[in-house]
Amino acid sequence: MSREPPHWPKSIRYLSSCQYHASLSHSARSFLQSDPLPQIRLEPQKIRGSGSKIVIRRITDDHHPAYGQFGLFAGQKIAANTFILDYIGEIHSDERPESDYDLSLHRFQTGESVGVDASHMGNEARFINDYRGVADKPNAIFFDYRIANSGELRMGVWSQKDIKKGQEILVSYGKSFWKSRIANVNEGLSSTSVQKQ
Ligand SMILES: C[S@@+](CC[C@H](N)C(=O)[O-])C[C@H]1O[C@@H](n2cnc3c(N)ncnc32)[C@H](O)[C@@H]1O
Repeated sequence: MSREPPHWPKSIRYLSSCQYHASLSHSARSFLQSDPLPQIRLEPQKIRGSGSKIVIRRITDDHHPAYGQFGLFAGQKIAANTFILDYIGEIHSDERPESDYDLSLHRFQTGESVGVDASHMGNEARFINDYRGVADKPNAIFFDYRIANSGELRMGVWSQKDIKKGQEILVSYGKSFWKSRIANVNEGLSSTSVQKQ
């Protein structure tokens, strides 16, 4: 069983690998779990060092737009272009416009659209905030890749520049996340998927 990190909410299931939801078609699931082009597989290097690479923290700065919520911070210096962690959650193809933790993973030509939703289960990556209102630019990016050996399609988080120990890890959710969030609030819903860049 996976060990929950400090500050992990009791209501959320902590996962160390993605769960596949029944909404996925058989063909989608086999495409996601094994790769037709094995030469593009990656084995992300784990950061070496004494401290933990990432830390979940409550945001106590009242100028931060997500004040009172949680964010993900660097527990040690993270060099530019480093794999930080995978975005883990429930891989699904049903519509989840109400989720604030749903990241688009793949869109098939058939129209089937696959997301990774960490609203009810996931890992530390679900706490990564958007850079808007916090910093001039994001310092990390969502980027999909195929893991070595199994060939499973995963959504990774990678640093785009050096991140100092204690700095918040921030990505861009994409303009569409915020546009549709405003539109959905007007229509009585909360948000739509975070887009990978
Ligand atoms: C994937 S969650 C990020 C983790 C969240 N802060 C938490 O504690 O669970 C996305 C939500 O975080 C908040 N958020 C993230 N970045 C933000 C920003 N730059 N400005 C305002 N709210 C933000 C919004 O409520 C958004 O719907």
